[in-house]
Amino acid sequence: MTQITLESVSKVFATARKRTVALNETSLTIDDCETVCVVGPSGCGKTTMLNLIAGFIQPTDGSISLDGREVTGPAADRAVVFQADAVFPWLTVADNVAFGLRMQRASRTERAERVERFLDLVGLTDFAKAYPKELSGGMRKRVDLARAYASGPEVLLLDEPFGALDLFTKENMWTALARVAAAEPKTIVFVTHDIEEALFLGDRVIVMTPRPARVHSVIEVPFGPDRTLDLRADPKFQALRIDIAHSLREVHDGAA
Ligand SMILES: Nc1ncnc2c1ncn2[C@@H]1O[C@H](COP(=O)(O)OP(=O)(O)OP(=O)(O)O)[C@@H](O)[C@H]1O
Repeated sequence: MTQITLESVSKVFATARKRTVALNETSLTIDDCETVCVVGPSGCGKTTMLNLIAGFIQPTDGSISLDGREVTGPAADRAVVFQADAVFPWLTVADNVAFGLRMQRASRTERAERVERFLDLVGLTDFAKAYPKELSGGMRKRVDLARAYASGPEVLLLDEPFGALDLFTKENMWTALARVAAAEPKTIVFVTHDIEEALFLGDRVIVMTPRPARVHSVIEVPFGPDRTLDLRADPKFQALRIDIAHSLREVHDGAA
């Protein structure tokens, strides 16, 4: 149960040859158990923002806090899912999902319970003993998701997790994530290039400006928690999709 606060956060990457301002005085509050989807032009600083919240890198200026506790590095209260699979090929599906729990020295019973629960939620119960090489790309993504949830973080950070999947598999992942998120609410920050994905999964969609990124606009998504893929045919969904596409076009053209 965690609120994320970014207060005037800037990030500058400086090398001997180049200085890149990736994030510029960005302020944002993400409420407890809210899903915020972040869209913006390529290279604007979305991953940088996620890495800052994860604690993988430190802000140059400003601060990031979780319920008032300043983020100073990575910790078990935040789990990250990337586009690339992070499954360990030498572990079974069940052992992959149990990995974080094992690191936390959870008891055998707790591990078994949580692995069973999350494999069920992502629809992989029958594959508990399989190895990753026996799975499709979408199934490996389900393992990533189950593992992230099973370790019990307060915050889930997802960086284009479904970006490499085909449309059909991606849509299945949306419903899988929505199912897990409903069963175990978390504060979620989801970076994507896909406007429909952002609208289907988000409570709010944040449109970032081109680099250096700032918040350009915030779109409240007016749909309830029980979303089905049919929602995409809803005129309100389509109107919002067009609004966000316009905002992205605007920021893109503004930068050109
Ligand atoms: N470690 C680093 N060192 C130097 N520059 C970096 C580093 N990480 C990111 N950058 C630069 O910061 C800027 C923002 O990168 P970032 O990956 O956050 O963008 P993004 O919005 O996630 O891009 P995309 O949508 O294409 O994934 C880019 O210009 C990138 O080259």
